[in-house]
Amino acid sequence: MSGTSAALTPPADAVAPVRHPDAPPPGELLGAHYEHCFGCGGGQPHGLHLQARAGEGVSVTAEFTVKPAHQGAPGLAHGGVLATALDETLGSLNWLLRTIAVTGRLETDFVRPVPVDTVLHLDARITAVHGRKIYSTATGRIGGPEGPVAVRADALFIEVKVDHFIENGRPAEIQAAMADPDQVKRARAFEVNP
Ligand SMILES: CCCCCCCCCCCC(=O)SCCNC(=O)CCNC(=O)[C@H](O)C(C)(C)COP(=O)(O)OP(=O)(O)OC[C@H]1O[C@@H](n2cnc3c(N)ncnc32)[C@H](O)[C@@H]1OP(=O)(O)O
Repeated sequence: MSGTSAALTPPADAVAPVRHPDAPPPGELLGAHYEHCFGCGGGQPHGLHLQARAGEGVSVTAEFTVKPAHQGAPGLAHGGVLATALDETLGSLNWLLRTIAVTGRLETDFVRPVPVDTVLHLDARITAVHGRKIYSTATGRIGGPEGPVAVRADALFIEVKVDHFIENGRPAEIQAAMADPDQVKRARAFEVNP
């Protein structure tokens, strides 16, 4: 049983996504957007350590190895962890548009159980853009990049300004992030390429 709600169906006047001219070329790793991100940051010991790689068009791929710390049922990945892997992979797509966006809605189908030590092969793409709304879709396959689908998701990301994080984040982390030259570089890149 699966389906996509009306909120995740792009309206008739939505447009195709346009890859930013400065987007990383296909095959290049995007890198973590934040060192302490649970999805992609290297500074989170139990994080997912997802490394998204630019694909053709406005698409990315990523691999996530399910670790014992990610269990829900004995020996199986927790569904929320799998949803996080999908969310993070989908979120990384916005870097190809050079748009800052946050997840507004994420709908996930869990199709097959995913055992510990399994590599989940993630593949995501933006399907349409309508104003601040970015529509995207992703699959996670097991047994190889062409293996059976274990999870899939459709999402709606909403474009925000850098102020979204500055106004809502905890001051200690905001100040540390702003002091990090890499983070500042990325924020500036967004600001000069709105
Ligand atoms: C420096 C680098 C950092 C880079 C940082 C990258 C981080 C990536 C991390 C992975 C991704 C995440 O987990 S992000 C974290 C999880 N997400 C969040 O925390 C978001 C929390 N929610 C919010 O802050 C807010 O609700 C927003 C920003 C999403 C929307 O608020 P808003 O800006 O006031 O906009 P609003 O008018 O409400 O909505 C705009 C349009 O979107 C539609 N819309 C809004 N939400 C929904 C929804 N859930 N389902 C359907 N439609 C929705 C509205 O109907 C409207 O359509 P119309 O009337 O225009 O037609």
